[in-house]
Amino acid sequence: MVQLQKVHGSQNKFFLLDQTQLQNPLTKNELVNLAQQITNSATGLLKGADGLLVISNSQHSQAIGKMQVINADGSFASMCGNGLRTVGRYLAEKFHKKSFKVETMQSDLRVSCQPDWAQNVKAVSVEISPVSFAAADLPFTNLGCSELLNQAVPEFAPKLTFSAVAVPNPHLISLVSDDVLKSDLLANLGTKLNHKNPYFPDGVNVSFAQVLSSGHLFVRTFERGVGFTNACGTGMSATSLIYALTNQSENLFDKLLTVLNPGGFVQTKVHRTANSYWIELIGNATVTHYIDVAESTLHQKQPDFNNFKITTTSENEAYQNFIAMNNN
Ligand SMILES: N[C@H](CCC[C@H](N)C(=O)O)C(=O)O
Repeated sequence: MVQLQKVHGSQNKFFLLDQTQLQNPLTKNELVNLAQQITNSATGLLKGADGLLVISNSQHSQAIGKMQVINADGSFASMCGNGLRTVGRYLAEKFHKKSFKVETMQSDLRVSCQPDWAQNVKAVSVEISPVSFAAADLPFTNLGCSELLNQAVPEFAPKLTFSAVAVPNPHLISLVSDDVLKSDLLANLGTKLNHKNPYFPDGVNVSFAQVLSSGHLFVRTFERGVGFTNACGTGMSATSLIYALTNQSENLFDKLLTVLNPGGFVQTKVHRTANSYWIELIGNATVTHYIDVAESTLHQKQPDFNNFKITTTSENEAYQNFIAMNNN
């Protein structure tokens, strides 16, 4: 038997599979197929999820494990902030460690368990990096610039300004008013830039953010490979960086920021390095279900989800209560 988990960070939901449990680890194609099937909101498991997080052994001496991120549509992503918190909690419990590094597609990232946010609400801090504004690192093209920081892009929306940053997955960000946030502009732009388009050949996560007060943001993200999610960890981290960069007078670097999202909230800290930045993302790492299944079922083209034995935890209830009490 193999045990999967259903997890969430700010209610950005994932299935988590530790491949080291398997006699025969799933191939890349089998992982893509499993991700597409299990996350389907209609025909998948437990009403689906936003993606599949795959854990395997790392060959890097300083990392205690490796995380791969597969979006609901089967596309691989180089990073997942909410997901890394849940992977960090899983590895902390597996190896009885509090702080360590996890190998991701581009770098080994620091993870450290934090004091619980409330009873049954575990919290983890993760490093979001590397950060790049270079067009080639998103990639983006046809915008008449090699970096996009707080500039008008009429082709996207007439009156807004946009920033593009890779952390290292690609993000397009605009700080907007309340009514723009409530309009269908984000859905339209997110959909357009994640289908064949002249600007983002690999697609892009699109976030609209509203500054609620100094150090307090609300961020909504249309995610590449998924669509709207309750929260996007790299999106909230990238938005915190843009907020700090475009409001230098407020000295927001190294300060604890609060970022609200439709699924709750996280905290971020934007750090400067010699020639770049990195962002600390702190938030819940919640296990909603333990799922026991025979290994052979995971290799099937059409896994029968009735063969997955579900154990529901009390953590989601604890999280919902926590958010209700702290809806600042
Ligand atoms: N959809 C993203 C990957 C998941 C990132 C998000 N769920 C997060 O928490 O950072 C992409 O294709 O780049």
